[in-house]
Amino acid sequence: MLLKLLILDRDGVINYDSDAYIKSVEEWIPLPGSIEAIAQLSKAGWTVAVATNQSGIARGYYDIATLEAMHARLRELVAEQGGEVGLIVYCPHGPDDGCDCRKPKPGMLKTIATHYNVSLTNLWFVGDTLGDLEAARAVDSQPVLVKTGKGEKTQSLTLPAGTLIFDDLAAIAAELIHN
Ligand SMILES: O=P(O)(O)OC[C@@H](O)[C@H]1O[C@@H](OP(=O)(O)O)[C@@H](O)[C@@H](O)[C@@H]1O
Ligand SMILES: [Mg+2]
Ligand SMILES: [Zn+2]
Repeated sequence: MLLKLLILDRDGVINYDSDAYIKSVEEWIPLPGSIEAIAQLSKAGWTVAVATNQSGIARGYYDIATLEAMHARLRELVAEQGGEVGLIVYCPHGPDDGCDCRKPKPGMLKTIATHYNVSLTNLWFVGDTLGDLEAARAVDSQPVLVKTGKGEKTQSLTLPAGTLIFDDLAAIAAELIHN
């Protein structure tokens, strides 16, 4: 049976984003309906993974322990709704570190797809920035833009061919669960 895998960007898709970075668990606040959407997808048989740039680590704004605490909180909230979160992969590097994992590079998408032994082709990756969409396009995955976070601004840019656009994660869950 083919695994139903969905990969999500974090900031601006699952939780509110900030130009000042999300630097603590207290600043990590789920967007309306996002926890419920992940739980519903999970309960409908989807594996929901996360691929997130976290240059705030390289910049010294917060540490790995704080980042892991945010992700523990995400897992706890989804579990309270009867769902679960799959693999969470993050890039802790800065823009000038030349790593292979920072979006728009597709390294994190490759890591997740390999972990679950799923093809990257047409695999939905949901993000709010152009870098997210370019990472998807780079490995022939399906770029999906949400209008939350930086998504409204991103929508005014030239998007990769075939980008799908949804209002928010709840709309994506409704689409995937009911179609
Ligand atoms: O959206 P994801 O990938 O989950 O995470 C984005 C964050 O790591 C931060 O990424 C930064 O970009 P730079 O890393 O400074 O270019 C800025 O856009 C921040 O506003 C944002 O909070
Ligand atoms: Mg984002
Ligand atoms: Zn990296």
